[in-house]
Amino acid sequence: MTNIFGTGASKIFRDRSVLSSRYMPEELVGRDKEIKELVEIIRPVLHHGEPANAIISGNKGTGKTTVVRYVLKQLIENIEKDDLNVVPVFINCQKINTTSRIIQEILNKVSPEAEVPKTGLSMGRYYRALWKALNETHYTIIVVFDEIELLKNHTILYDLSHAGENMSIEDDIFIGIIGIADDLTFHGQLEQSIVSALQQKNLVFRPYDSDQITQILEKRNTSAFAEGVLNSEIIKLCVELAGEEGNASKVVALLEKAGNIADTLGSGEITQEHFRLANEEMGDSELIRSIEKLPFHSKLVLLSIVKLTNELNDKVTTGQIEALYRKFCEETNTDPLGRTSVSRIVSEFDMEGFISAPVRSRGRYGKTRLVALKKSPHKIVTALHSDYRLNQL
Ligand SMILES: Nc1ncnc2c1ncn2[C@@H]1O[C@H](COP(=O)(O)OP(=O)(O)OP(=O)(O)O)[C@@H](O)[C@H]1O
Repeated sequence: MTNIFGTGASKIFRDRSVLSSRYMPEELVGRDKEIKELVEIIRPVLHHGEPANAIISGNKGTGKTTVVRYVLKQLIENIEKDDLNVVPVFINCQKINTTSRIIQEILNKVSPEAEVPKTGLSMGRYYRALWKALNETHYTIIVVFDEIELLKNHTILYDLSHAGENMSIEDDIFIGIIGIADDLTFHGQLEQSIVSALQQKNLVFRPYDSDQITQILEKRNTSAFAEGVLNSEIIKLCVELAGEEGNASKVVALLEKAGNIADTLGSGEITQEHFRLANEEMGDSELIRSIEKLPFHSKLVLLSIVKLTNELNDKVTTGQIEALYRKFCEETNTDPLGRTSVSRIVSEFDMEGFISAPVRSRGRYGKTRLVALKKSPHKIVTALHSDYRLNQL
């Protein structure tokens, strides 16, 4: 009987793990300066000193997490070689974002045998357990908060950075804090007391330019794909299709998708057509994800735009949109938002690229937007109908 996976051999892939988001490249493209800055922040711990704190911010896919992991990996080599009393702790705030869970995570690394109940203790007791473990082990810790904007309560940043001053931990034990944020304004949103406690260095990662994106892809090419599968011309196309925002994750994901399509079709190489298909698939799933995440009122406004442009086969005005939106609110027993909020939602859709909505003057009748859809109405409606509340409309 033939095996349902086929022969298992691929004409396309040599090593798919190279395209996974967890893959750590041996060399990082275009981030020498940022790596150096981060090394300087951490370096004091090599000689029993106090590390600085840092907030790293930058758009998605600019290598923030990768750079931090890269530097920590090398730090761990030093810790092992020189038997240093230093422990890095990496916390993904998407998964762990409450103070008690964060303290437990640090405790797990510092003193795995300490038995601390997962729930039921007061915050003070969680903290005391942590200070005790640090005083006993004499570990200096470097706590990385990835996606720090998802942290439920910022006071942990204050408490960790003040532990030495309020004498909870001995004066030769240090706690370094590194926050990673997609939101470029995150450090500006921290309360003044926390900024004063952290005295952090703010590092901003710029988007990659198209040469850097090309280099990132070329380095993956040789290890991920069999020889001759992907040529430089096609890499150029990948950069043109997805490289504009300087987001390395997006281009690596597109490369993997195109490879999958070529593999499934039994092709011996990745072609322009495979990239076109991969790009279409990626665009669709991004669009669907962002529509599904919209607040309910925004969904109603978007549905109004789609229905009107479809019925009238023309551009529609904000007034027409608002009238249909109000009707939908009535049908779903929802209190409608006011005119200004509806206009704000329409202009957000314009910024997101769902619609084009230039403002037009109507003389003495004021101004309106002339709204046209920029995405397939069919795909938008399908995404909207995944919300059962809109099914009846
Ligand atoms: N300088 C680089 N050289 C090689 N690969 C890189 C580089 N920067 C990023 N990458 C790759 O791009 C992908 C995204 O990187 P990373 O997750 O570090 O970005 P990020 O800025 O933390 O983004 P996000 O905010 O979405 O987590 C990873 O697959 C990573 O390996």
